[in-house]
Amino acid sequence: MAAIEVENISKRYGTVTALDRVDFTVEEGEVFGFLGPNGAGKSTMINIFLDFVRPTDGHVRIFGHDCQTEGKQARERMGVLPEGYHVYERLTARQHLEFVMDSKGVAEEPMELLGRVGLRDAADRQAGGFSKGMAQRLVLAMALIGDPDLIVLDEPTTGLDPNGAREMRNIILQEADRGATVFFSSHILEQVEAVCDRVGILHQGELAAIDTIEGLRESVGGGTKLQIQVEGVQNGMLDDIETLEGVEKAWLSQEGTQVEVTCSNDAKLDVVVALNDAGVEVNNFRTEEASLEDMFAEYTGGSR
Ligand SMILES: Nc1ncnc2c1ncn2[C@@H]1O[C@H](COP(=O)(O)OP(=O)(O)OP(=O)(O)O)[C@@H](O)[C@H]1O
Repeated sequence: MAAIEVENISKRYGTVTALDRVDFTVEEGEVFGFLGPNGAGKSTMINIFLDFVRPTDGHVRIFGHDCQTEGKQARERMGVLPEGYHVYERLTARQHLEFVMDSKGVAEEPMELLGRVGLRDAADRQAGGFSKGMAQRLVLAMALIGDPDLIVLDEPTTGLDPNGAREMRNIILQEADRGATVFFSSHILEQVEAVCDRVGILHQGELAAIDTIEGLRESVGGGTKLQIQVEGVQNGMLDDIETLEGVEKAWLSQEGTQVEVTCSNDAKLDVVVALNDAGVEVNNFRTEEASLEDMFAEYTGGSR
């Protein structure tokens, strides 16, 4: 069963269209990145998952439960780090976790969870004195309680230092390893690239693209560029290279000592093998990926 089915969702606030007929599915066990610049509509979508916001049109189902008509059942399957999270000033970190465990009816070891989010030393401090990053770590620990089938994280690395961002990535991967589906929004490309199986790019409320990172790269300007140091390239050989599946263009540079090829990722090895079979001596080769920054700019009209 799909973890998330978004079906033709639109949300209008007066004259502002926050989401415009957005349609996608996230399969069980996927790590899905929801990427888009400020104001693209990411939080609106997550708020619809939680039934904090009602869509103008369309449906979202979480493990088959409609988020609006069966909100309770849908929310029971989710652990969420929302955008507008808050902590209780008087309660300690440990008490926050105990409170959630009680209400979910699960018993876990608070110190283990606090250790996972890097808050072990602050377990018995009141959350009122926490920095923004500490509060965020605490809310993340609360989201992980009960091993939810779906973890939803709204901009999870905002407010975290580089260590915190790395820990967050590890937590996402650990959750995926135990079989959870992870859906997280971000405007930070590196974060998304490091952990996601698939990415949806939202731009001005519309889903501009949805694919693997590799697939997105390939759909913008040539994907991979191969640079191969060679000896003995004959006229005509490059025409043959261009006939290989997945190859866009091949040309010589560096006074005939380097072959450059734009091609799909899958075709890289075929190119090197074909040159070798043609009697060309391949001394070295390296690949250059289409940059993610370029990709993001292409889909979002340059806005970041
Ligand atoms: N309650 C509301 N009333 C009116 N407009 C709203 C409301 N909530 C969101 N919007 C508008 O909907 C659009 C999408 O906002 P949303 O917060 O979903 O974007 P986002 O992608 O999460 O942005 P950010 O990365 O800045 O958090 C924006 O134009 C925003 O101004």
